[in-house]
Amino acid sequence: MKKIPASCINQVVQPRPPESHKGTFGRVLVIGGNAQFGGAAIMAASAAVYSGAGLVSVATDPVNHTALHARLPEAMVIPYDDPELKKLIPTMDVVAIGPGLGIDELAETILTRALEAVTESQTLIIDGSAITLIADRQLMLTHAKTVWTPHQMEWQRLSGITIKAQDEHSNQQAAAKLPGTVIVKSHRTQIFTPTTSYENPLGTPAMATGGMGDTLVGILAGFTAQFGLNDAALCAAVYTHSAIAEALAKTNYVVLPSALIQQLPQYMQQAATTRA
Ligand SMILES: NC(=O)C1=CN([C@@H]2O[C@H](COP(=O)(O)OP(=O)(O)OC[C@H]3O[C@@H](n4cnc5c(N)ncnc54)[C@H](O)[C@@H]3O)[C@@H](O)[C@H]2O)[C@@H](O)CC1
Ligand SMILES: Nc1ncnc2c1ncn2[C@@H]1O[C@H](COP(=O)(O)OP(=O)(O)O)[C@@H](O)[C@H]1O
Ligand SMILES: [Mg+2]
Repeated sequence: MKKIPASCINQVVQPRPPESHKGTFGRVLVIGGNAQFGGAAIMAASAAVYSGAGLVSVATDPVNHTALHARLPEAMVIPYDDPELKKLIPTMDVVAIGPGLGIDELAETILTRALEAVTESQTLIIDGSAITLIADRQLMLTHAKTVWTPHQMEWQRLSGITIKAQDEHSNQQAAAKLPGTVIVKSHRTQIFTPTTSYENPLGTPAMATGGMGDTLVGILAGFTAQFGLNDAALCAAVYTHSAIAEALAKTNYVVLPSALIQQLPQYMQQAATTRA
């Protein structure tokens, strides 16, 4: 398995073209955040905005609207059970579903609606509760441009491979049965694209705190919205997440997702203006 090279950041994150506007940098929709887990959707959306997505919308429980607007005025918001969501989805470049969505009946209805509405050209990121729902309810998904982001327990639910038995070979075989790319998150995250696999050489136990995966979802959404769905952009997103965390962990016992998100614009500007 190849290690993600540090140079992938400079390769992917380039200076922005002068003749550009917010539409140039992609539209992202985050679907998630029930009454209990609103923070997950807020962290994912924040990471998408701070990693440079041009326009970010959030479909969430209405109880989260005020908090989202207060924390992230850059984002637009729609109730996640609004039937209009079906019309909004096809206008997006990237749809990320699952952070804090929950696994009740309403969550399943929202997920099913979203899977029906997503169009072939869109990148679909499936995380958190959406993975658990797909595994538990045995929902079918054939969307080729899917990025799955399970942690090891979610991967156990989805693949049937116990955490103990999750090695490169068995993960690779199970990932090949799913459409798109699978990012199996652990202390050393592995990425299985349809053609290749990569290991993240970075990461620190200071990242072991709630919301860190929601943050990765937002970075993946922001990167694929701007740089396309390709191996380099996915590797760069995973690497950036851990590289910022490692830098912060030099002086912080635990790295808060919100602190990591704050560092994204600066880290990306440095990547865009220095040579590998
Ligand atoms: N502030 C918030 O609103 C937060 C909401 N969250 C949401 O809560 C929902 C449930 O997700 P959870 O992941 O908490 O619950 P899960 O039940 O899916 O998984 C957590 C369990 O898996 C175990 N586990 C084993 N290996 C692991 C690994 N490598 N990484 C992570 N966990 C591992 C943990 O010890 C824990 O017992 C998701 O929708 C998620 O997005 C979480 O992201 C936490 C923060
Ligand atoms: N000990 C660790 N070393 C390196 N990375 C870690 C460690 N613990 C957690 N992470 C990273 O933090 C993220 C946690 O994701 P996840 O468990 O989905 O969090 P949440 O759902 O709470 O947002 C993953 O990207 C994982 O690789
Ligand atoms: Mg998670």
